[in-house]
Amino acid sequence: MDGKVIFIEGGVVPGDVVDVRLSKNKKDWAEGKAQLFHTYSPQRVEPFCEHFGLCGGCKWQMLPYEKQAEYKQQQVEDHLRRIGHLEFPDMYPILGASKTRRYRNKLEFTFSNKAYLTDDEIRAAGEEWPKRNALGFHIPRLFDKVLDIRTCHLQEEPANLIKNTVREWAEKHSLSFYDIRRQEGWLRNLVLRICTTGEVMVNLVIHYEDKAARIALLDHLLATVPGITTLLYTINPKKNDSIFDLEPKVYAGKGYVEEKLEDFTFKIGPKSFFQTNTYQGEVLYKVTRDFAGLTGSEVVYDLYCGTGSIGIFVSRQAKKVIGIELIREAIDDAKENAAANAVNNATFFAGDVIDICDDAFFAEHGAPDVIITDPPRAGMHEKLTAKLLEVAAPRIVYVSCNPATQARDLALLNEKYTIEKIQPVDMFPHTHHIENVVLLKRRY
Ligand SMILES: C[S@@+](CC[C@H](N)C(=O)[O-])C[C@H]1O[C@@H](n2cnc3c(N)ncnc32)[C@H](O)[C@@H]1O
Repeated sequence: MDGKVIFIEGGVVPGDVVDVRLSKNKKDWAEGKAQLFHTYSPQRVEPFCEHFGLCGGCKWQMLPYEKQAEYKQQQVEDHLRRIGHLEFPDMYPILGASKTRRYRNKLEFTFSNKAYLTDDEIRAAGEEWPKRNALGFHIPRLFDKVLDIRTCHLQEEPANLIKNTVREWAEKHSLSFYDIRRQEGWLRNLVLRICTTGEVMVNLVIHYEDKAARIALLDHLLATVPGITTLLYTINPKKNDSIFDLEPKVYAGKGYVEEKLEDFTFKIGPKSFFQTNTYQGEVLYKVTRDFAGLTGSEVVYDLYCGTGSIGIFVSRQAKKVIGIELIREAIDDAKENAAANAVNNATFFAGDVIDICDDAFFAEHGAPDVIITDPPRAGMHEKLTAKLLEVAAPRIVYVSCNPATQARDLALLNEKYTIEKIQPVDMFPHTHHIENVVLLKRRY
């Protein structure tokens, strides 16, 4: 097994001695699940959350934060070497989070009439199939089971107060929690946005309209929890949980919240995308702007621009910014955000980057001096990588939430580009997720 990478599920940390059942065993890597721990690593620390082990969030909390950061840094380096087979300069040390708990501005809780119960809880209930309500998070890989969350450490208060107030009211008044398998029940989701500006948005998603019950619950919430600046509800009669094709209705407040990155203000509605960790989002964008090396005369393309936040963030240092994004609503938000921040040199286009980025588009908007690309986890489509090689901008800043696909794409771009700088940023403490920013310079 020397030198072979094994991906192990089941909360294993370096230094643990554990039996692993392999589910895949390839030449260079294997995959498996922890079976029996013989000894625990001395690196382990006491988890801070009562839901640790069952909840899918904060899975790395048994490691000290400095160790988590070290492993993330190592992971980026491994991917660049093993997947990309790349040569690169020393990476900058990972930018760890100053706030390692309560760092998310958005959380979505799910109502379910099927709480996930441990064996002990089932035994204690004394019934064969005990049924309980839950308001919490889905158990990984069990689509119809939800872990009832009492206290979550991912978001600032009043997150727990709001969740527990809604739950207690619902139980007291026998309101029905959704049954995911049967697709029945009234209460479906509770989506919270708590911003660094202090604004709080709550969106209660229900299966169908029950005006009296809805008003009673929402009024109770407003009366019990101070500081809710916007309260909405959304009726979702569909099978899936997505609200993107639905119309949230404003019950109280202005219908959106505002978040700040440096002195830029972003309007966030119930359907808007925004970086979930505002604190580290700002750090990430500063690195991106710094790597772009702008002097005020550059044409910058912001590919996969979402609601335009990177483009807007770098706009004062650029001659002009062109943002491209698949989701039309995100582009509408980008335009609105640019206008609200008096950014007049940014233009945004809705569509697939592969379709939009053709020769005519670049001819019309100008040859890029810098391309910033921030694709989803799957990375860039091969066609786009090929196009970027053809367009050959002097600099590319590649922002990635998945260093494995980033390494694959960098290997392709390596045909014309050299890696100049690498900066990992930790956006999600206590998880395996890692964001990585790479500056590429054209060789010729
Ligand atoms: C990682 S997010 C980046 C968002 C943005 N840069 C930010 O910092 O908020 C990736 C974005 O790519 C968009 N996207 C995915 N596939 C796309 C495609 N083929 N063409 C254009 N945009 C796409 C997604 O909708 C999403 O907004």
